[in-house]
Amino acid sequence: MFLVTFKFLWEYVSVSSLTEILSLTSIILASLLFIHYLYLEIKLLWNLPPGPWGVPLLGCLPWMSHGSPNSWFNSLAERYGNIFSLKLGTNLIICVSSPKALRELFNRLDSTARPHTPLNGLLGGFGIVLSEGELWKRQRQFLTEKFRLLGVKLWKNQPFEKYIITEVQELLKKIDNSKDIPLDPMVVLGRHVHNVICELMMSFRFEEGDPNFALFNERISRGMELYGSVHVGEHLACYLKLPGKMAVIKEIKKNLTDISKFHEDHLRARLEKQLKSYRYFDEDIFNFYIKQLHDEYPAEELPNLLAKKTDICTLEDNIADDLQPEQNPFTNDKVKDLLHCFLEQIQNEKKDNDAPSIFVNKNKVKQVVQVMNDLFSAGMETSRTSIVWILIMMLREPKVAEKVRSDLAEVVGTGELVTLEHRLDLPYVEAVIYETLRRVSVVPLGTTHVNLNDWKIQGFTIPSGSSIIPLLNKINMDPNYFPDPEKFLPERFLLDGKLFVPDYFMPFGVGRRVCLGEQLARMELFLFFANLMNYYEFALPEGESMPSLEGSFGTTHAAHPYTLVFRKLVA
Ligand code: HEM
Repeated sequence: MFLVTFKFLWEYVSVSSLTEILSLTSIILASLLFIHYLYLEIKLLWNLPPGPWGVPLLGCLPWMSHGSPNSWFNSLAERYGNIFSLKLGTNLIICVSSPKALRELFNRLDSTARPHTPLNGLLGGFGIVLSEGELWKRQRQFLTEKFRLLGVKLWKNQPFEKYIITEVQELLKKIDNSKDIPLDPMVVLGRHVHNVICELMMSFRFEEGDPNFALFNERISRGMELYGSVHVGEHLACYLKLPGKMAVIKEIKKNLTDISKFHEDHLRARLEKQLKSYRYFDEDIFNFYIKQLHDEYPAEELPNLLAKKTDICTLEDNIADDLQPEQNPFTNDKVKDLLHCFLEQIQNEKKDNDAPSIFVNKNKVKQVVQVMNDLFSAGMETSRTSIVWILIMMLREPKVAEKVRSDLAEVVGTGELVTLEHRLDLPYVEAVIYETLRRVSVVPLGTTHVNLNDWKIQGFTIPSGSSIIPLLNKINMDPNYFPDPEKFLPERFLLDGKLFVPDYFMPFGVGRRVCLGEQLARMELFLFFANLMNYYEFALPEGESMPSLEGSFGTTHAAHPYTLVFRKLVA
């Protein structure tokens, strides 16, 4: 057919009319393609959840508020409903404030990707919070299992409880020594909440006055500040190329390296301690791992090292024959902390080559260090901020505080240590914790998920690759779920005298990527809060005004700084 047409054109049509036909055909083809494109776009728009229009390339960025988009998203949800869409830069954003829809979507395995934004890219896909696919799946399984093994459970007499209790007792001592001097809860709590995660990860705690702690803390807060100042770049890559912003990115990278260095030093010390028990401690190989972290190792050195031994695991071959099993750190089954679990895992994988690796061909040291970074960033600020908010609630709601103290007096005895053994007999205390998490929404926008396939929900299409933001704060303040949402009513979380958590309440997220540290956070909140209430009365210093419930919105919703004067209940 094509040949016949061509022969006809060749024989009967002159050259000039041939050119005309060709240009006509290309115009028709281009128009058809354009119409097809428009049709697809319109179809997409028709099936997309409703939402505001944006301008080309920038989308709705020009209308986005400068601080956190939280209240802006909430007002859009009022207008467009509990699933709406908008463009930010070139990213398609879907905001969901229907608990039922969120549960349905986030339970799907194809909901577990994360946005590939320039800032997320700085972490190279390592760790747990921003990793994806097979690496995330295996790390998540591994960490969930090890959290349990280490006794991070809400029941009584679990091994990990004692570490939190140690920090609670240290905190109480510090408050006792403060002698009526007003204390900023955010500051006094800092080292103790931090130490809980340090113990879990590497059996380590910072002592009072340790300059490294101040430095480390400073780096974390600076990191958050820096991220906040360039967050528009998440949606508009060229924004980060602006001269001022490039300097910020450079500082973010330096900051990340400093934080990693802190963990890497611990990894190094632990490795050194463990490997020193081997007869042939190989300094080169050890240094290779450490240098590799910063891509400092000259590539040409690699083959030499590979020819030697490039994996710490292979050092097992060097174990002295006369080493007793209990001296071998990798076969010693007394599990101490996550670092121990990781090193043991690396060793086991080496022994069994066929078993699938939890590291999925990723650099093991980078992965372990990033998991440590992630657990700090995900677990420290959230827990500390929550406790700070609960104390504010106790100032604002004296009747609730009174009931908490009388329950504690009855179940535990005023001035006695509260432990997890008492938890089930103190449902009102836990209800107060939940009501605070609801009223202030510590993580107001959860964490963004990305869908790997097209989804249909409520008759809408959510195209694959969309960034899905759970509007947890909107749900928490929705009167359909929580009547009189402005009021602080712990009773919402009680049913027949027991703690009751409705399935539309999701302060720790929902679905496959639900908070990994939920149990740990609940242990911490209960033990810190209940003990502070059972040992002290506290009040604002004279003349200070009541802290507002409108804090500052970043990844977390943090209270503005305030101070408290503590008075011991039992002398
Ligand atoms: C009151 C305290 C806390 C709150 C309100 C909170 C809340 C959340 C939320 C909303 C998410 C996002 C879930 C999602 O992606 O859908 C999350 C994820 C996460 N949280 Fe928490 N969290 C708290 C404490 C902790 C603690 C103490 C740890 C660990 C030590 C922790 C570790 C994590 C991790 C690792 C993730 C990412 C999980 C993944 O991507 O698979 N969190 N958390």
